[in-house]
Parts: sequence; structure tokens; C-alpha cells
Amino acid sequence: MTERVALIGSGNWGSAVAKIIGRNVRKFNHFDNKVKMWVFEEKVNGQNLTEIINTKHENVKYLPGIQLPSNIVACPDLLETCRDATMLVFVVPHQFVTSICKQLKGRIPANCKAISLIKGIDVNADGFRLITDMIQESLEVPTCVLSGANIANEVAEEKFCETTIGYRNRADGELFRDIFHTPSFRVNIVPDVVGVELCGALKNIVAIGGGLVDGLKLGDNTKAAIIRIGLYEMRKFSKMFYADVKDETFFESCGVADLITTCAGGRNRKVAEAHVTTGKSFDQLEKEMLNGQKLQGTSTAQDMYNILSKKNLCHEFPLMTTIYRICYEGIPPIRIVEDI
Ligand SMILES: NC(=O)C1=CN([C@@H]2O[C@H](COP(=O)(O)OP(=O)(O)OC[C@H]3O[C@@H](n4cnc5c(N)ncnc54)[C@H](O)[C@@H]3O)[C@@H](O)[C@H]2O)C=CC1
Ligand SMILES: O=C(CO)COP(=O)(O)O
Repeated sequence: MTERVALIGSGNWGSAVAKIIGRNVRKFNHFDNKVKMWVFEEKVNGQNLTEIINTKHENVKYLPGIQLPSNIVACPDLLETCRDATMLVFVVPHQFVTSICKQLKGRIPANCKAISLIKGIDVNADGFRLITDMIQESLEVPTCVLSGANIANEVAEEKFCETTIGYRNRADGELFRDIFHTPSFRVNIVPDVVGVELCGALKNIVAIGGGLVDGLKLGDNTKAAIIRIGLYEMRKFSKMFYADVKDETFFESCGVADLITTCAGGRNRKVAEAHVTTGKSFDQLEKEMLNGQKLQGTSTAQDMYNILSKKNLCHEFPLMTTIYRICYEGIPPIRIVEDI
């Protein structure tokens, strides 16, 4: 059977993986060579971003300077992008997934499989859900996850790194590995969707902590302590809510490696550092510094705080709780070391 891949999202990470997927589908006979990529349409210098991508083969706004393969076709219509797909790659900021799933519900082929590259969780009045569960339940498609130490610009420049795919069904994990694995983007597949996904979501909160430490000029030992305590709280939270999460997962690229890279070079780190040095709010800095890209760590800190406070568990997660309070209650950033 010929598989047809559709990409849902075209930001910084979405565009970097488009480069990989566009090349990889050409290497195998079991993939259609054309890959449609849904673009949230916007004007860039008066021109539609989809038109720019389809003529210049470059996402000039979200991944400038990187050539995309010509078989990546930008499409502004979500339903048209996914109409005949058999493999859906979700790669949008997590706040947009609910509305995307609502639009796609009942409108995709029955034999579809999905993978989420999204780092975040979904919190509502009843509790919280993994993004993979949300996709799987609303679209009724088996859903894997991909997460790792993968700063998009470095991946797009083909600097070596690793990543982790979590699968429920091994055949799906292997099929998705085919479209992502390259010599410079090494994929390991593991049977722990929940562990891989929670690592990716929760490390963004710790990355805010890493940036606060940088802004306060507390040094490398303090940063390492934040990373260690963060890893501990990530594992504790994951196992508290999902007893089957595996310890080994925290040693994969999605675990300790992603924590290290994001605390060194990610957007969450950069904006948190600027929050300390300028005193400006995270929302304002996101607009000023990221040119349309989205921060995930602050809203995930809020999501996690909502979960913990409802269950009277904040005292068991002092780092995550303090990061929330710095972001949303305005307590002084130095409390990151005083309150843990
Ligand atoms: N950028 C990176 O280095 C990495 C990002 N990720 C994760 O990938 C996911 C996607 O992030 P990026 O591709 O970096 O996105 P981004 O933050 O670069 O870009 C934001 C995207 O959201 C779109 N958008 C804006 N308003 C929208 C709306 N109302 N509805 C739908 N889309 C809208 C924009 O058009 C743009 O494509 C996130 O969960 C992120 O944590 C994971 C690994 C690396
Ligand atoms: O997830 C990432 C790297 O693996 C990117 O992190 P930021 O969103 O903080 O840039």
C-alpha cells in the first residue's frame, strides 16, 4: 500500500521536519512522493506565506535560510491537506490542537495513523489529557509521539542529534521511523508513548527555570541543579499519574538530552532570561523576541499548576510550582533557588 504523508503545521519545527520528510519519502517505494503541509495562512511582506513557500521552497518567516524539498506543497486548507492522507504528522503549538481536531473529526480516511511532535498537555475542567490521547480519541486514529533534543534550526542545518519515537503498535513506530530517520537525525523507537510525551511537555517548564538562572547570573552549578531537580519532578509527576511510564525513557533523547539542550539553547530559556534582565512580561517578550513563534513553557507551567493545586500536590513539586509563581504571580525570580 502507498502511504501519503500530510504535515499539520509549518512553524519552526514543522518546517525543519518538512525538509527531512520531503527527502525521506523519495527514498522508499511505499510512500507517495508528494507531501502536503498545512500552513496557517498569513501575509509576509504582502504575499501569502503558502505562495512564498511553493515558489521559493523556503519558509521565510519560521525557518529562513533553509531550502525545503520541492515535493513539500504548502496548503492553506486543513481539510484539503488531510483529505487523502494515511499518515498525519501533527506539529503545531499545543494551544491549537483542539480546534484542529474539531475540524478534522470525521473528515479523514479511515486507515489513517498519526504522530504528534507537539510538546504540551491539554488541561480542562475534568483534569488533563495527553495530546496523543486527544488526537487518538477525537479522530479515532492510532497515535505515536516523537520528541527529543531537537532545536529546530540545528536539525535543519543537519547537525547530528537523536530523537525518540514512542509507539503503542511497533509497526506504526517503524513506519514513522522511515519518514524521520536520517544519518544526522537518529531515531530510536520505544514502547512508551506516555513517557516520551510527558518528557517533551514538562521539560519546557524546566527550560523556563534554566533561563531564569541565566538571567540571574547564578552560574552553571545552579543550572545543573535546576536540570536535576527538574528531571526528578518530571519523573515523579509522570509515574504518579501513569504508573506504566518506564524509567529508561528518561535516559532517551526525549528525556535528559532534551532537558540539557533546551536549558542551553531553546526559546523558553531565552525569553525567561530576558524576563529577568528586562522585567517585561513573558507575553510581551514572546511578541518582541519570537516573530510569531510560540512559547510553550509558561502555559504548560500553568497547566501543571492547575493539576497540582486541585490535588493539593504543589508542595511535592517545589520547582515546577515556583516557576509557575514567577511566571504568573509575579514573585521575584530569585525565589527559584530560595523556594526549592
Ligand atoms: N522549534 C523547535 O525547536 C521545536 C519545537 N517543538 C514543538 O513543536 C510544536 C510546534 O512548534 P513550532 O513548529 O516550533 O511552531 P512555532 O512556534 O515556530 O510557530 C508557531 C506556528 O503556529 C501557527 N499559528 C499561529 N496562530 C495559529 C492558529 N490560530 N492556529 C493554528 N496555527 C497557528 C503559526 O502559523 C506557526 O506556524 C510545539 O509544540 C513545540 O514545542 C519540538 C521540538 C523542537
Ligand atoms: O523542544 C525544543 C528542543 O528540543 C525547543 O525548545 P524551545 O521551545 O524552548 O525552543
